[in-house]
Amino acid sequence: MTKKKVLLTRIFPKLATQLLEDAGYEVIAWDKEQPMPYGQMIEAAQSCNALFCTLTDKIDSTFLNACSHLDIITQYAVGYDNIDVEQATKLGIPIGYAPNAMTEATADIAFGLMIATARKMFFMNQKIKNGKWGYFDPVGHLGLELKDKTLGILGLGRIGMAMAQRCKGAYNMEILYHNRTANPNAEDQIEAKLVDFDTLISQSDVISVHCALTPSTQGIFNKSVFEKMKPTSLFINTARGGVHNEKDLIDALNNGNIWGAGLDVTNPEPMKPNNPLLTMENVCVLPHIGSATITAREEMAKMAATNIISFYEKGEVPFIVNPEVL
Ligand SMILES: NC(=O)C1=CN([C@@H]2O[C@H](COP(=O)(O)OP(=O)(O)OC[C@H]3O[C@@H](n4cnc5c(N)ncnc54)[C@H](OP(=O)(O)O)[C@@H]3O)[C@@H](O)[C@H]2O)C=CC1
Ligand SMILES: O=CC(=O)O
Repeated sequence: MTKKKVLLTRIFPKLATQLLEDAGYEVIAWDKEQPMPYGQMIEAAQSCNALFCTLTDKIDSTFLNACSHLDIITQYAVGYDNIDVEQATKLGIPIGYAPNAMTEATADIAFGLMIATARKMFFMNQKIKNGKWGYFDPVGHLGLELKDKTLGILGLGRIGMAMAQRCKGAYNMEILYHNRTANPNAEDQIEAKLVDFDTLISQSDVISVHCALTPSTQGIFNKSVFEKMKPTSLFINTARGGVHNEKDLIDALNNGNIWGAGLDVTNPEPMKPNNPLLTMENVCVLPHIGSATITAREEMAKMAATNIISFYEKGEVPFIVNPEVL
């Protein structure tokens, strides 16, 4: 019997290839550090049965129509805003993903960025590297304290909850959140309060973004929103760069509408090295490393590979975005 072929679009953890090969699949893997070019991805997918991809791959309707023969697509990530799920569903292609594998890892980055921004850590480190560490300054380098402050979460799901738990436990923060549906578990466990979006942005000392990027969250943090935030507030985004408008964020920081920003995600990615955010005192930027721990990446590989194996062996996709296709 001929082996089913799986196209891997990036260099993924070896565990993914190992699991697939052990289960009898042939793996066709892109072996360069940069993402596989779109045209080459379509071409290579023609001779494959399944696709193992990630957030840097544009799986839009053109791709899907050109690759409608694919039996399954599995995403090595929890966010899947790079995939046109509606079109995949129309074509009957199941979309697997990897929820929860990186919840703790990403919450650590959000929590770390919050503290780093409050204390200008990245900028201060850069000062040392630039030979600008003068004497101990009795009145300079002042940051903010976080104890007893109010945390506002946009998107209190898996990662938002893990961030809220850290902030509650470490700093006794009051937790406000805005979701489309209530999260009773968070209300019980950490006394989180569901509020409308305007209350969230105007009453929080720290806003942390943890919702998916969708048409309704695209650019939601814009000029008028930053203007309603506290001048002493921090804006933390570890979700997707498209949720904030970068020019409006820069203006808000320059105008003093908000105090600082910590970003693990930008728009576009990668951020250009001459981006003004990189030289601002109260800004900390990381290159989308939320899920970058050994544990999280191995688990993501395992979940994404299991989606394919389980689909062919049992007709089930354990972690699926569009279950209606099965
Ligand atoms: N920086 C990184 O490396 C990583 C980034 N991410 C990003 O984090 C996101 C969240 O992941 P995860 O916590 O696992 O996802 P979840 O689905 O568990 O949580 C997302 C939450 O957002 C809420 N939400 C969705 N749409 C809206 C909206 N329009 N307004 C308000 N709330 C909304 C949802 O609640 P409701 O449906 O009730 O509105 C839900 O509670 C991912 O989609 C991904 O983009 C994830 C992993 C790593
Ligand atoms: O950004 C990472 C993800 O898993 O989504």
